[in-house]
Amino acid sequence: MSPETDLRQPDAAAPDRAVPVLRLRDIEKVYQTKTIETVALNQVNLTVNRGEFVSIMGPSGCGKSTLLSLMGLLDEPTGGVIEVDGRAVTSYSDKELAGLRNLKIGFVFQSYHLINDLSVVDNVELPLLYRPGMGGKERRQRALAALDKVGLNARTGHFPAQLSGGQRQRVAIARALAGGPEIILADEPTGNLDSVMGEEIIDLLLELNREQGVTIVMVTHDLQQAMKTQRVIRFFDGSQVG
Ligand SMILES: Nc1ncnc2c1ncn2[C@@H]1O[C@H](COP(=O)(O)OP(=O)(O)OP(=O)(O)O)[C@@H](O)[C@H]1O
Repeated sequence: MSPETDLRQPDAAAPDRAVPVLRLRDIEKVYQTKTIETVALNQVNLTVNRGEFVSIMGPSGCGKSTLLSLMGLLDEPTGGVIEVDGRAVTSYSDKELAGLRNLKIGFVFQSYHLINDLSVVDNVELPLLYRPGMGGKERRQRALAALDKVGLNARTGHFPAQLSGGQRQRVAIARALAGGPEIILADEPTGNLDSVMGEEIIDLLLELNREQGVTIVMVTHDLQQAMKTQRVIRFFDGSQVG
């Protein structure tokens, strides 16, 4: 593989497991509506180190998706501090948060979130449109390299509707990978898939973690899947219980 198509971070080949990439300190998230206040997360302290593959488990409503959206800088906590690469992001503007997110974090969702009117390769290129200074040629090269990594180089011109669920999730993973993220946040990535396709997706994530050094945080309801990862963090009622 040529250096131009190598999507890894420069130091991803030798991940140092003691280096925190994401740290949540005393995190609290309260959702306030007119009539009801919901404490979704309460005093959460959690560190994810570079190169780790961590699973988040817990019953419905315990705060897993809220946690992932805070880790992904998609939402702000009502209390506490989030650090990315040792730097608190508390004072960052929305624009700075968006820039950091685009550079460092790839997202994979249960329902893929692909755009049906765009081809596979155009879907994968999409987040790269927001990369300052990245030209069309590099975007295409990165998208094709990411699709190659997930085993979809024969499907680049297809549209999402022409793919199986497992293939759509592979496209979503390629889209998350194309920007060379340090972290992939996956919210129930196999939730819409049968067990065979689900296992293929987990194996792909495990391979990306092992061979590319991508740090992964995955929400899952599946204990067997979670047990394949390096660490399982359990939540109950907004707090970490193990
Ligand atoms: N935008 C919101 N406004 C108000 N309450 C919310 C909002 N989002 C989540 N909540 C509440 O916060 C709590 C945690 O929700 P969250 O979606 O994080 O749980 P979860 O563990 O991901 O659940 P599931 O496994 O069912 O997806 C729930 O009580 C939920 O109702």
